[in-house]
Amino acid sequence: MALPIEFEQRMQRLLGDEYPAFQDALARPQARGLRVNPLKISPAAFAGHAPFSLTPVPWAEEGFFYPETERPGRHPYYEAGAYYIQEPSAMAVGALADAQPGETVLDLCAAPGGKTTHLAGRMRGAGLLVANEINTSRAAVLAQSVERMGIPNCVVLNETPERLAQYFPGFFDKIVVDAPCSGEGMFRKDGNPAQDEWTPELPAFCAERQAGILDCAADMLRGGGILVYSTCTFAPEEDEGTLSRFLERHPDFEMVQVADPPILFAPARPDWAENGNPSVAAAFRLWPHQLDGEGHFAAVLRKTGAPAEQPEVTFPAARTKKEQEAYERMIQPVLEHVRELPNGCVRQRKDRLYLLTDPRMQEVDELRVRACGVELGTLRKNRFEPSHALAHALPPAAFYRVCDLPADDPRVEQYLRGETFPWDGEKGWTAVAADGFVLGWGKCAGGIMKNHYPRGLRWVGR
Ligand SMILES: C[S@@+](CC[C@H](N)C(=O)[O-])C[C@H]1O[C@@H](n2cnc3c(N)ncnc32)[C@H](O)[C@@H]1O
Repeated sequence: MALPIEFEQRMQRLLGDEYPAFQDALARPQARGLRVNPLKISPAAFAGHAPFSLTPVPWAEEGFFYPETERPGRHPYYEAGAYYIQEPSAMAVGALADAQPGETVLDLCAAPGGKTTHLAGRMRGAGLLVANEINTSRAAVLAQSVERMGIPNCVVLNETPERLAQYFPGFFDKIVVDAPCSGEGMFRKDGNPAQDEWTPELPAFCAERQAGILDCAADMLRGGGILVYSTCTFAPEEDEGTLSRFLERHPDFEMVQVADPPILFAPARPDWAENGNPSVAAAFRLWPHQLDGEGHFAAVLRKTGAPAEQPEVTFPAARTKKEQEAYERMIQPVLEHVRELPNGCVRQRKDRLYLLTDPRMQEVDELRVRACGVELGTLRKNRFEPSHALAHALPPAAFYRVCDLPADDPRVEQYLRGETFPWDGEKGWTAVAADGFVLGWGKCAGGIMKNHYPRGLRWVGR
C-alpha cells in the first residue's frame, strides 16, 4: 500500500538527503519487542531462560528485540504477565519517565497500557500510579493489562483530562502524556490502519487536542514535577510545534536536558515548527532509519516552583478491639488461600473485597473507576471466591496450593483453553502456574483441576 503523497512530500522536504534511507526503512519489516515485567522477574533472569532468542533494546533495560519468526504473544508466559509486547521505540517513554518507588504518577492517555505497565515495573508496587483512558472500551483493555501484569498500586480511570484536572490539582510528581496523534511513526509500506485515517489536515486537528490535554496535565503536576510528552508521529506541528506553543502558554515549564541520552536518539527539530522554541531541541526524535524501531517523539519537561502542600491521607486505624476483630474477620477468607498480601488496607464494596495499597485510593469514588488496587475476590453465600487479579498480584510462594507445571506440559494449554485436567493435589483453590509464573486459579477435587481461568481470556479458537 502506498504512503499518502502529501506525507511523502513533506518528509522529503524535511529530510532532504536522508529521505531515501527513511523511505527504505519504511519498506522493511518492523522491529518487534517485548518488555520484561520486573514485578514478576528481573530482565536478566528472564533473558537467561527465555524460550525466545532475545537481544537487548539499548534504550530500555527491560526491553528486548525478538525475531519475526517468534510468537511471544501466544505463550503461557505472556498470559502470566511475565512481559508486555511493546514496539521498541515506545519503550523510550517509560525509560525517560523513569518512575520510582514511592512516587505519585499519572499516565493520562494510557490504553492499552504500554507506558502504564512500564512505569509500574519501575515503581515496584510502591507509590500511587493513576492510569487514565478517555475511551470506555479501551479503558477496559487497560484494566486488563494492569491485572495481567499484577500491578498492585494502580487506579485505572475512565475520565476526560478536564475532569481529572479539577480533581487532582498539583497532585502528581510525574505525568506521562502519550498523546493521541496522527500516527505517522507507525506507517509502513505494507500498510497500517493509521495510514487509512490520515489526511493532510489531521496533524493540525491532533495538535489542537494535544494542547488541551497538556494544559490539563500542567494543572495536575506539582511544582518541581516532571512531564513526559510523547507521540508516534513525525509531524512537526504535533511534536516541536505542540511543545513550543505549550511553553509559550506555560512559562512555568522548562525543557529538561536529559543526561547521557541514548546515542541513537536524534535531537528534536524546533526549526521545523512554526515559531519553534529553540529549547525544544532537548526533546528526541526516534527515526526508523537510525534505530530498530518505529518513529517516535519524546520530551521531558519540568514544572518550576515548589510543590503545593497536599493534605495527608491515612488509612483509618482500627480504634477498638471490636473494630480490629471485624477487620480480621473480613480478610480471613482471603488468608485461607494466600499466606500474605501486599501492604495495604482491605475494603469491602458490596460483595467484593479490594486491597488498597495507598490511602489516597480511598478518595477516587466520585470518578469513573475501572480498577483500584487489587481485587481480592467475591464473598458468596458462606464461601469466598478469589479473583483472577489476586492470582496475578502475588508470587507463587504466597499461595498455599500451587500447581506449577512446565510451560510445555500439555495441561498448561488445556488450562488456558478453559478445560479441566488431572491433578493429584490437595482439595481447594489452587494457583495454576507455568514454570513458576502464575496463570490463574483452578479448584482441585478428586484428582481433577476444575478450571477457573476467566472465559474472556481463554485460548479458544486460537
Ligand atoms: C497513543 S494512545 C496511548 C497509548 C498508550 N499510552 C500505550 O502506551 O499503550 C493515545 C490514547 O489517547 C486517548 N485519547 C483520545 N482522545 C483523547 C483526549 N481528548 N484526551 C485524552 N486522551 C485521549 C486515545 O483513546 C488513546 O488511547
